[in-house]
Amino acid sequence: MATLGMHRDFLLEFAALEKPVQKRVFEVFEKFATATHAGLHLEKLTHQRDPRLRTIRITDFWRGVVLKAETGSSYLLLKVLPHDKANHWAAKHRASVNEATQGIEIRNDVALERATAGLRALATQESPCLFPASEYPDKMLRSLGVDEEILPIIRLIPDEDHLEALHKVLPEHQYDVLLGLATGMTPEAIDRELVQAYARTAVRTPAAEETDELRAAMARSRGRVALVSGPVELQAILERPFDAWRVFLHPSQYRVAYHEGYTGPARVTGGPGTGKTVVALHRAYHLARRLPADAPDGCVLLTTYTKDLAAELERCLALLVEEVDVRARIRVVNVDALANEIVRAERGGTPLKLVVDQKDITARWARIARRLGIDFTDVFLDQEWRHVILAQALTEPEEYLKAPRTGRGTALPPLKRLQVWRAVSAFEEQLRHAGEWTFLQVCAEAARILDERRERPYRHVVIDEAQDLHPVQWRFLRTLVAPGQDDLFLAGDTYQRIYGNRVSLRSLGIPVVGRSHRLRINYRTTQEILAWSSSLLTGEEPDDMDGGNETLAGYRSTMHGERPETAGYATKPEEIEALVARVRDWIGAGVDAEDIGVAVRFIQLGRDIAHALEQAGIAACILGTAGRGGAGVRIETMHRMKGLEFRCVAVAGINDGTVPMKSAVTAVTVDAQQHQEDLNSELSLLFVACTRAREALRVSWHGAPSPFLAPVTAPRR
Ligand SMILES: Nc1ncnc2c1ncn2[C@@H]1O[C@H](COP(=O)(O)OP(=O)(O)OP(=O)(O)O)[C@@H](O)[C@H]1O
Repeated sequence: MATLGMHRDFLLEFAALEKPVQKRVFEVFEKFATATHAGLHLEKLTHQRDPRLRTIRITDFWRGVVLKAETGSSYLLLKVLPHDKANHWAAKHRASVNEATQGIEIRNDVALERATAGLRALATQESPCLFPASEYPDKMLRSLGVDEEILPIIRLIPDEDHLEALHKVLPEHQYDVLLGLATGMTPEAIDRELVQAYARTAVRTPAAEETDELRAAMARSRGRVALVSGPVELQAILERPFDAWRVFLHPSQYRVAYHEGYTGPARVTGGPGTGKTVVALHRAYHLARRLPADAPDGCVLLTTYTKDLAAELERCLALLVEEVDVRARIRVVNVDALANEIVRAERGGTPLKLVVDQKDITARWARIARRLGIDFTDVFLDQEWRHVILAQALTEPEEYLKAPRTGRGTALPPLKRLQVWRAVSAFEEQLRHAGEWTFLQVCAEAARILDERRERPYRHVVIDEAQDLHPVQWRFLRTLVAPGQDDLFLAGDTYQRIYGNRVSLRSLGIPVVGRSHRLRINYRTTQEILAWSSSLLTGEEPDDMDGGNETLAGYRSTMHGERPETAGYATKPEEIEALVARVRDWIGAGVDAEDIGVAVRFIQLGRDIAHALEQAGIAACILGTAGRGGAGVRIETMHRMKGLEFRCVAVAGINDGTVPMKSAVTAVTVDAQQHQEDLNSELSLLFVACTRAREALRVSWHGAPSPFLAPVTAPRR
């Protein structure tokens, strides 16, 4: 039986082909998978670096490039290109097996020779060297998989820009290693995440097939090569070429998602677009698939912060999980909705009266403070209630008097605390009297109910966007599953915390130390957008929800593109007019309107932009109102951008006075620490919006720019 491997690049090129050509590709390669390859016409080239690289006719115009094993019957689909380009590509490239990972590597021999000659010509005795032998000895580099041929070249690289220029020229793994070192990863971290990860995630091959060198190397190339078992699987992959995440998990993602069993709560962290959600989806799938056949439906919970995010998880899960019985075992619902369901059921099904409007809540606090004649602001009281009293589940004034107030900036002597307690009692009493609830109270009640019943309704709980959850929600999640192996799995990034909920997981009975993994490769955004957006955060030091500090070191993207555009205008109409012109350019360049996102801090600006786009004959929809499936350019508030991504993103109205939004930031006189926290949340919000862009990002303002833009608008020296 022949083995067919598909390289990730092949799938990406396939995605861009027209439908009839795609159909031909399937017809041609379907035969590979069904073993009788004798009838396939693989063409050899006359002058080529690697005689194992062949081309295959797809149509008159298109050719596939295939690596054919010298022994055994394995094939690797590498490229699909126009005829001449395919020949050129096949002539210049060479495949080899990496010494460290034992995985397959493809290198452009001709370009490597040219680049080496160029670097040699540049180098002088005094030239700087990014990888001096004194710091990066040959032995260390070899152990990470840098080979003899590449070692002399890298001693010639003067700086990161030159390294990046070699991105498509160096073998992929070796480039990853060098970039990791250049961006501050330690050799040990690289060994763990880039070398050992491959070994641990290799697809096991039957011993007999180990004699087939290519097959064995393909099996050790997870994340770059997918092994295809037959035509049905081939079709399943080719049907959804844009969803490469279903098939090509990077080893660092795979080893986390398909880990055999964590002894307790586990966590995956990483910057934006590193595939945390993808890992959460695969983990849920893995856990559900592993359950015994008689496991009840819905016993694996996949949950997240908002309803919109849950809907997106549901959509992706449908793409990933084909087995009906496995899919049935996974329930997807957001945390608040689940808590609501439990409390409602307990109360005989009567819907709960929810108080959801923050303005309404603040007004209630203001009235209570006035009535009691106490000198606290409405915002202070509300925050004290949520961040201290609910967060620590304090039910008696004595507890509150002794409670730590970590994260709060104003000291509160006992007398003042008692005043706060009186206000809180009055606030809660008012709600109780009116039969009303806030979301957090519903979660607290749901946790109480489950605790009392000693019922643990789920076998495994997988949580996405973990950074935004409040301690009350964590306590509720903790009650959903019995502590033990694979109880909770969390995915989140503290740099994207937009709801200001700080937690210490350990204190909530969710210790993840020793079971926490960080992802570093960004699959969504170009390196230019990632670096630009990260520079907005300079100076900010988010916590890692577990006492340590997160770091952006080593985050990088595999893609390159234009530097983000910034543009300031005197007035709002001018800003909108220029934005409409840019959207028109994007559409003119072939981007679908639905692949363009516009993020705003206030929806009113979004409405104005939608109106202007429509006036210009460009369809637009405001997602919050139209649902996520509406047609045209997608416009949304920055909060609702979380979980979405677009080819092109315009972030508009980033003016001084609007971002950060005054009303969302506690006055420094009320609480200095809370003030800083709120500023961090607002900055994270801007970061989240910017990192939704896959290829192009444009950030604009009218009047003075937001102070958050200072790192990117300051005149360059
Ligand atoms: N191994 C992979 N191969 C191809 N694409 C991938 C891979 N992993 C993730 N992606 C893609 O990268 C994008 C970002 O993934 P995902 O949303 O899971 O990242 P995230 O870390 O949760 O992002 P964020 O924190 O910014 O919301 C998605 O388009 C996803 O399909």
